[in-house]
Amino acid sequence: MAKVKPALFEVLHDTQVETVLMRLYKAALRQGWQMLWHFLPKVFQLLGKGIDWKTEEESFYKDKYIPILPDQGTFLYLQARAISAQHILEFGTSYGISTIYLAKAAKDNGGKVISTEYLPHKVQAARKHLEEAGLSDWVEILEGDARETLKENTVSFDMVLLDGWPDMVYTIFKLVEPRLKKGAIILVDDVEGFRPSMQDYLDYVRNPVNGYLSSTISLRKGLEYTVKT
Ligand SMILES: C[S@@+](CC[C@H](N)C(=O)[O-])C[C@H]1O[C@@H](n2cnc3c(N)ncnc32)[C@H](O)[C@@H]1O
Repeated sequence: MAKVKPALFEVLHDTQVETVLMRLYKAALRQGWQMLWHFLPKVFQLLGKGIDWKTEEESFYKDKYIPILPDQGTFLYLQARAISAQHILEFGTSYGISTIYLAKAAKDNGGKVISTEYLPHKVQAARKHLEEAGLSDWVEILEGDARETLKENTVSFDMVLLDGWPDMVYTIFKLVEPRLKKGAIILVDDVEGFRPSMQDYLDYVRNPVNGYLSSTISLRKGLEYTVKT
């Protein structure tokens, strides 16, 4: 993302939300050099078979935004509006950027988002950002490890964004699978960048006997788009 421009958020038609997104993306952009240095030695892996998450140091990411970018956010928002999603689940809130797009769609659809994050300082910041965007009423952030917090939740979902650590995508998916509505859309970011860690998930959703249709959309480093049939 070279520059943060208001035109990136035009589809949302909400200046309060746009102002917060602008500020958060600018803050994320300031981490660009650290991200670049981190990934530079892995550039061939990233462009080739992808990085195995096991080789990543989680501590590096504790203060990183690592957000979906505005074109992806726009896609999420439009998608949620297209299916009039009422119940949206997100794995991986971070500082709340993707959550803001989903919450705006939930507000416009008359629905609700459940998001999950285990780092308390990120939960606190995301709640503040959602409040500033005027979207708190449409989001509940479950604080703690999603592998635990989602066990207690009984909502059935129309749309799911799996954007937590790549090696947990399949585990979280299997946890919520019984609660996916027919026609539910499941989106997973970065499937090309972290393919070795998500191969289990991809193998499962791409096997039609399991009841899904799935394909990678070339949006950034691959967005896996899955529909429950
Ligand atoms: C890639 S970031 C999410 C970015 C966010 N969706 C956005 O676009 O702004 C992944 C986040 O998932 C969180 N996470 C990873 N594993 C988790 C788990 N088991 N339970 C809850 N949160 C988790 C991390 O702390 C991190 O903040």
